[in-house]
Amino acid sequence: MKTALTIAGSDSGGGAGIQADIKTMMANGVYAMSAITALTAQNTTKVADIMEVTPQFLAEQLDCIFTDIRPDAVKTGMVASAALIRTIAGKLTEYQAENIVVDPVMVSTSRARLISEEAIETLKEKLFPLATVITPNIPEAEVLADMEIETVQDMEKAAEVIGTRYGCSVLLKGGHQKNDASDLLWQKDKKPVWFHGVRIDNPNTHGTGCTLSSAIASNLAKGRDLETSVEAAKRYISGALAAMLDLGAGSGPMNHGFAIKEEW
Ligand SMILES: Nc1ncnc2c1ncn2[C@@H]1O[C@H](COP(=O)(O)OP(=O)(O)O)[C@@H](O)[C@H]1O
Ligand SMILES: Cc1ncc(COP(=O)(O)OP(=O)(O)O)c(N)n1
Repeated sequence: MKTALTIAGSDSGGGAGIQADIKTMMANGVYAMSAITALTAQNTTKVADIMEVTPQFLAEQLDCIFTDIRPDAVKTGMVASAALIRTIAGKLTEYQAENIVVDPVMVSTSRARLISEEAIETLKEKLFPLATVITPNIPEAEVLADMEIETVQDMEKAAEVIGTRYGCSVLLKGGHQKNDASDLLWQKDKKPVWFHGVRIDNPNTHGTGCTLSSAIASNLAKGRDLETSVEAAKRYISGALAAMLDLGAGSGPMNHGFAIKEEW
């Protein structure tokens, strides 16, 4: 069986973070492992508190994982501090990890800040160069490209700026667009590829970014190329959103149980 690792924060509400990642990896037919960067006291309306693990404890989790069951793919999510990012980059390099999807999580749907300014710089410097692909949403891409993104043309420009500046492939997610929900894959020396998605009229989008990046990692773990992995992941997230689960008082989680099953 193929294996995938999520390095991310725990969401006590179960909609995003480690919990969304594990549900997604299971539904996509890979064995899921986790290294936790922080605990969040969180629900569909707020992030009430955050407790980070120490860099030493994160390193111990990664040592235990990589010296026993080697992951075929790795996804990183919420990593709030520069010290933790340096630890992750060091361990991924030491163990020569492959198929790395970096989701540069900055702010939650409930508008809580999930990363420090200093840590954004460390992400760019240490983690992006190791990534098979990074998956910013539009607000994150605006920070990374230093530009405003309003139109489809802006998305194309921003993806190119980010990919060229940080030397990595970029999937710029369009969930925050006004009309459709189409994502753009930029890869060096290749024609950019659009993954078109109709906007599903569902206010419950908590954890969509975590879910998409974990689905991409699951498909990479199964040996698919990046483009095919993104295509399958887009199908998965669309299925999970279209299942119209409605839980909690805020922006609720998606239904992983109803999402299409990929073959193992
Ligand atoms: N209402 C929606 N309908 C269809 N797809 C959506 C919707 N909202 C988000 N998505 C998709 O979910 C994925 C995550 O995108 P996005 O919401 O932009 O990321 P994040 O959760 O990091 O803010 C993307 O594939 C995006 O196109
Ligand atoms: C612990 C934790 N990690 C990540 C997020 C943000 O989730 P994401 O899927 O990137 O974004 P939203 O769709 O929830 O905006 C989180 N809230 N908690």
